[in-house]
Amino acid sequence: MSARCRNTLPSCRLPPVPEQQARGNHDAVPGRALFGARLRAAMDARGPLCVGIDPHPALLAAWGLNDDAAGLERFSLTVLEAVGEQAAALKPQVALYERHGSAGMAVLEKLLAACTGAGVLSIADAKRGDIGSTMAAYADAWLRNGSPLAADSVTLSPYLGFESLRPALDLAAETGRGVFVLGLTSNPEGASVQHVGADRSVAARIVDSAAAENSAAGTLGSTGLVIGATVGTALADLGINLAAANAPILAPGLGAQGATGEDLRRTFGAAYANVLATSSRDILKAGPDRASLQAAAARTLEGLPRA
Ligand SMILES: O=C(O)c1cc(=O)[nH]c(=O)n1[C@@H]1O[C@H](COP(=O)(O)O)[C@@H](O)[C@H]1O
Repeated sequence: MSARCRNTLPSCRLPPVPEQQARGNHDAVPGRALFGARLRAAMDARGPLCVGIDPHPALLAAWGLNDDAAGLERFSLTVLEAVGEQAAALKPQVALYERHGSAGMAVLEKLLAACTGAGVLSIADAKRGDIGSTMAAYADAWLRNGSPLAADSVTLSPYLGFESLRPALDLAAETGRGVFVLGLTSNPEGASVQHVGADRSVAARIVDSAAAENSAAGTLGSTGLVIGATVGTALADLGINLAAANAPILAPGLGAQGATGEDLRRTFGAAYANVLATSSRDILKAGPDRASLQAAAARTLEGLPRA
């Protein structure tokens, strides 16, 4: 594969990323297509699978790696090297890098640069959300050309109000990147906030706001939504027409949280064509052997019904 990484560990066969790429300048590509169009093309070419890179301490141990930055780097780059050509996107879970402090964040920078080098879209799962002026700094970190942490897209939390995300929405539009805004999350506690609302639920309002952002987009907008694969009948119960949002839908919950490909089809109905199914632990537990990781990703992909 054409992937590039800066890993110097013996198991990584990827060539080094030039220093300029590692700093993030790799992403300043003039005339690059918008994120929604790039994701659509990737899903059409590879299928709708996103592999989550969640280097939990227990997984590091199971892979025979230390719970430190070197272990994190080996884990991350092994996943990229194994499934970087199978997946439409890779989604590193930022919390699991952050818990290693600056050394962990440096590994995340390398991974994001290596994803770009390998030609696979990245989704930084940071779930950021703050008041507008602080949000501008988060946007700068994840979505600005030349930022060391620039990713193709980032997950955002809208619970300070959808409009508080404006700096990120605007910067993503400017730099051809994307966002995934939490709508209906996969965890059971989410309903206590997301299902409430006198005439229209919080989740439905978030979907309406994303739809407005995507109204002028062509095939697929760049303001995505996170809707868990585990939400059952919540979309219908809350009167949400997800297909009308023209949004990429990041759907976590496959495998480790119990959802199946058939659940996805049933849950998303007419919006299923826009669903990017994401699975982390269920695939990662097959490592560190690359062929086993590839087989697990292929099995997951085969379990996803055709749109
Ligand atoms: O934004 C996410 O990706 C996300 C949203 C959500 O509603 N539920 C959810 O599980 N996630 C993330 O998706 C990943 C799920 O991991 P697995 O359960 O191991 O597949 C974790 O990184 C979660 O933080």
